[in-house]
Amino acid sequence: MAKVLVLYYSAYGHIEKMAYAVAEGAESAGAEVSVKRVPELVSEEVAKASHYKIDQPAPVATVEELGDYDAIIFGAGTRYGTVASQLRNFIDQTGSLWAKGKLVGKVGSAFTSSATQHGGQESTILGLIPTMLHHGMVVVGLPYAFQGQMGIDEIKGGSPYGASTITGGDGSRQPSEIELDAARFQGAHVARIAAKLAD
Ligand SMILES: Cc1cc2nc3c(=O)[nH]c(=O)nc-3n(C[C@H](O)[C@H](O)[C@H](O)COP(=O)(O)O)c2cc1C
Repeated sequence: MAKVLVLYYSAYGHIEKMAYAVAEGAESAGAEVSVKRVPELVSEEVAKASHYKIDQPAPVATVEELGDYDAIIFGAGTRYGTVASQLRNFIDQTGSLWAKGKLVGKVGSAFTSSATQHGGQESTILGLIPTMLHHGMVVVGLPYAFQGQMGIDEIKGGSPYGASTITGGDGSRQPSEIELDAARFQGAHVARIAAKLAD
């Protein structure tokens, strides 16, 4: 049974919702799944003033534990076309794992969200791929086998690089059913590949 970590940062709860859908998918494929988040970097005062979703039950991960999983699925929203600094900051503390090759051969994957449809979803996920490769991870995306990313009948996130959701400029749009399906598919896909690699 593959051990999968869904590691996320979410200021407003969209990525949090997507993270649990990713976890559901991984569990459905037989993985043992943990959902954890990275520490917040802004002060409580700023978080409250910015209406962050402060009540998030997922425990905060430690850098050291990353080596304990067969797969890590990273999730964070777009910030000016790239990944939120809270996740980046956490990843930037993984030097000791890199030095020991602790993540070599493990599966890496990513999902994201942005306010606007073309506001940087692809660039955010693609920006995480070099990091996964530096760690020797086997990068897995969201293949077109997930047919939900085809078609132009509705506005939706999701690309071959990973699942995503569009929040709208004021953050009022929640992940749609098709976006949650994409997240579940990605979780299951990662879990299956991780199980094969862990054999
Ligand atoms: C400082 C900042 C920069 C942002 N930059 C972008 C951006 O470049 N493109 C975009 O579409 N949305 C941008 N957003 C919106 C976030 O991507 C959006 O709030 C986030 O994906 C919501 O996910 P969450 O609810 O999990 O925090 C930005 C938000 C903030 C606070």
